[in-house]
Amino acid sequence: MIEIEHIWKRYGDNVILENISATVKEGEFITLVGASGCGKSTFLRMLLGTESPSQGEIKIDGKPIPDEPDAERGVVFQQYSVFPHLTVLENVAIARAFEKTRLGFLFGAAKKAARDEAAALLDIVGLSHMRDRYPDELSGGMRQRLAIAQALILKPRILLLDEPFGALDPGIRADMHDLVLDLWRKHKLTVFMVTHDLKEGFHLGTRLWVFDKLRVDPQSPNAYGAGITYDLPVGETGDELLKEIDESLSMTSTEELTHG
Ligand SMILES: Nc1ncnc2c1ncn2[C@@H]1O[C@H](COP(=O)(O)OP(=O)(O)OP(=O)(O)O)[C@@H](O)[C@H]1O
Repeated sequence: MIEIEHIWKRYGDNVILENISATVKEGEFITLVGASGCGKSTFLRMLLGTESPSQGEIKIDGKPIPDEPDAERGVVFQQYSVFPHLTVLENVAIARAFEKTRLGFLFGAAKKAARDEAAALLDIVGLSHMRDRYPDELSGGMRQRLAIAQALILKPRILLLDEPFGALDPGIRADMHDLVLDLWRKHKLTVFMVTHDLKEGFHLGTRLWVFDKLRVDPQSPNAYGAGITYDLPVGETGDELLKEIDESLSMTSTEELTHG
């Protein structure tokens, strides 16, 4: 259970998020949509622990979230880092090595176990045939599969996905949707996924959050932050409301509010 209690995020005078509260049960699949720059990635970084709220608190199972990432929370960004001189298999296994030693070296039985685990994960994400290749030999879809395998080797309970499929072609995206849904069900993950695509949000999530500013001061565009303006159970929301949200998302870009 994740409890988000009145969190605010400010950078200097710039209020990014204001007074967000929500409760998320284990196994929910939350998709987050909102105008560019409204703070969705910042929100994910607070769940990951690389950023802390300016005010308020996030708790997991009643305990404050640790202020650095740990194995409980895995993350997949659209842009992510790999070691170019390591093979695909080694890039997955090394995540386990970093967890164990902080230096990234494993020896003997531990090394073999990490490689076996990595191989099994590559099989699950459909990348076995590329295990001995190098990251720059992978297509965009394959890179995202690698990123997912890297996140999963630490067996996270919570998976954070920040627009992981934004750059992929529609056919490959559909394959990735199937993969993520499959992993979510099999591993009983709690997922938070940012997307620009409302349809994708509704297809994948069990619950959709729309981030937007509740109030706007044209004289002082940074004075107010975004909140969760809609919290919708998927499957129980009519097409009319979806159309309305889609229109409001394209209209209320924070860029326009700030510069327009
Ligand atoms: N470390 C930082 N210092 C100062 N401002 C920041 C920092 N990180 C993010 N911001 C600002 O916070 C705002 C929200 O950024 P964020 O990346 O969370 O938005 P987003 O909704 O994920 O956008 P997008 O959909 O374009 O990825 C932006 O105006 C950004 O410039």
